[in-house]
Amino acid sequence: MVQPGEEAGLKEKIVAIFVWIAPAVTRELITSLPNLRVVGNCAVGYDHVDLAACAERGVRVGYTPNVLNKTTADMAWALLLASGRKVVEGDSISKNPSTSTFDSNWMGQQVSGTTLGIVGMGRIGYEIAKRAVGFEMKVLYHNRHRKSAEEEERVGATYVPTLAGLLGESDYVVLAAPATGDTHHMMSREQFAAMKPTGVFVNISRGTLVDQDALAEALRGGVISAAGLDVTDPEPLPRDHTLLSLPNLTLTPHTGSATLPTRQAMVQMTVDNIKAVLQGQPMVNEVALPSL
Ligand SMILES: O=C(O)C(=O)CO
Repeated sequence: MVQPGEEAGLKEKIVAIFVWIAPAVTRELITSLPNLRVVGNCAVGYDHVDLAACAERGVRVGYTPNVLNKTTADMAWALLLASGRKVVEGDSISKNPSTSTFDSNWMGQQVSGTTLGIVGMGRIGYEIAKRAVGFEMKVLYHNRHRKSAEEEERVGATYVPTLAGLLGESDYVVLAAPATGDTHHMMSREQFAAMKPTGVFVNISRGTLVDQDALAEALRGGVISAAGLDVTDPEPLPRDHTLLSLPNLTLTPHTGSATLPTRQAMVQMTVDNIKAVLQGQPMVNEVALPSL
């Protein structure tokens, strides 16, 4: 806590930053802190950290992979089930006694025995696939790199070399790819049009992967049946954003990793990463910075 009168010289004193998924750690911020040595990013995604600026200044960046895989995969499933089976709409009906529960409008999509398409089969994507086994789903995945035959077999996942191929075959499409220049707006009009009209779209990655105008059009026009988003661009969405008026959209406020044990593990790992740098030790999990 900065006390009145302490601001002078404060920037020179800062050697470490602890940051969540926001605010952005910009070049301007990094440049303004002459003695900064480490950014402790308390998240697995680090698209909000200017890595080039960190590399240029010799500032190291820590992050928190693995400890949130299962919790975030659980959230993907929460959104998949809520969107597919109209849980949030059902909640409103249940609280409005004038509406019949047997109205056919409230029928959702089949989950068990259908096909799940996972876009981005990293650590979180793999946990999402594991959970599909109990639902007897066929699992397809699209990823930069194909998994080993053993890894595929363990979760019964089939690699699909093209995104379009996966979209057309899947009843549920879950986005779990990282935010990079290559994945920006990877889901746009053409991709939603490639999905089944009964298809359900879920995003637990970053909002920037989705063209939100295209998603709103797809949801409004029946191009797909429903969507569940844990992430948007920006977060939160402005109150008048068109997505907020759509009944077939379920939204959560970027709470994919938000359970006490997981958040405690993330905070501990971030503190350990920061301490390691300040003590001249290797970090527990360090982001590889771009070469200069
Ligand atoms: O760790 C991340 O990248 C998150 O999005 C936190 O849920």
